[in-house]
Amino acid sequence: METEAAEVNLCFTFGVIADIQYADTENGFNYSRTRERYYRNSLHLLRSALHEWNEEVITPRFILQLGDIIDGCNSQLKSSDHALQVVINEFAKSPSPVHHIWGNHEFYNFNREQLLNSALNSKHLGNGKLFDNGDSNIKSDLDPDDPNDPDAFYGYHFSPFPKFRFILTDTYDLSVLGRKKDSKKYCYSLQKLKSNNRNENLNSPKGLDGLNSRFLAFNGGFSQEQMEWLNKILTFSDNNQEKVTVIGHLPVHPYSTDPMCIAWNYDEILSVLHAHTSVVCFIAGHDHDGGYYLDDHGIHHLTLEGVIETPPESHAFGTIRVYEDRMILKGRGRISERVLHFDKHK
Ligand SMILES: Nc1ncnc2c1ncn2[C@@H]1O[C@H](COP(=O)(O)OP(=O)(O)O)[C@@H](O)[C@H]1O
Repeated sequence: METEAAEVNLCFTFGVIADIQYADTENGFNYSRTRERYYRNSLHLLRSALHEWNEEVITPRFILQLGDIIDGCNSQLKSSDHALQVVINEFAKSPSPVHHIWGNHEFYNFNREQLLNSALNSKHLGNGKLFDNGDSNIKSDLDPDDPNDPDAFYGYHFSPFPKFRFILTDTYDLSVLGRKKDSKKYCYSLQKLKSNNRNENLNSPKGLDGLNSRFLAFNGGFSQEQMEWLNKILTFSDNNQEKVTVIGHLPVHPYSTDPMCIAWNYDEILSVLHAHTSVVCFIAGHDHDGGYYLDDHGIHHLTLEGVIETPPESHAFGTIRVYEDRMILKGRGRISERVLHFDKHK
């Protein structure tokens, strides 16, 4: 009975999956050799996640793919295009549209121009074109994608249900990955990284303590212009009394992840999120061990466990059921079940 009553107030559901890192190669390990990586099996886990989403009584309205869809080793194997096609062919069986985030492994395989011209560019699903509910008035002046701007970032937003909005952000907007070496953002990012990390290998956290160990080449951050863009959308959402979930590959709260996985300017983006009553959740990937923290502004920081380090007999995906006053994460396998209550003042 309780379940039936809960269904009555259900607004919609959506699927989440992170760090698939598929490659047609033997199993390997993470850098410190503490965790096995199941490169081939990640495709099987994706397949069974899609199967389960297809079987659900309430079809998820959309799927969020949190980034690192194929592993960087595909670049050395010269199989980047093929591996991407294999994974995209699986996603073609999705019961609903798939929103793609870009992570560090995307940039090991492709440059930004290639990504914009690939199936990993899901911008056409955003900014009022498919799901929005008549509020496309925030579309044109906020669009970040000037095709002539080499420093443009990848980001968009959509509203799958009245009073709910999802914003996809680019956590590698400031990065030494993916940016052209003569671009302003690359030069700024390299300087930022080198001034905080004195190691020759900029992926090494040697000598960096605590949160300073985030200054690694495989991380990145948000430009001022992206934060302004986000600020404008969130202002619209505040005024429209929406509940907003922000999504990025890198986590942004220190208590929701290992410090080696957090965005460089997490403090700046947190200030933006905290300035808006509409933000209820931030969903990230990148840290394959996952994490969770409810911050003092009532924002749930959810870091999803990665498929790549999930043993074949387990799973790493979830379905999030959205109600007016909460979201319930139905995690499978390594992802736990969680109830994310919305702060009453939101
Ligand atoms: N502690 C470390 N010291 C030096 N290089 C590292 C370290 N951890 C990771 N790397 C390197 O950084 C890159 C990204 O690491 P990887 O573990 O593949 O990222 P992800 O966690 O996103 O899968 C790889 O080239 C890896 O060898």
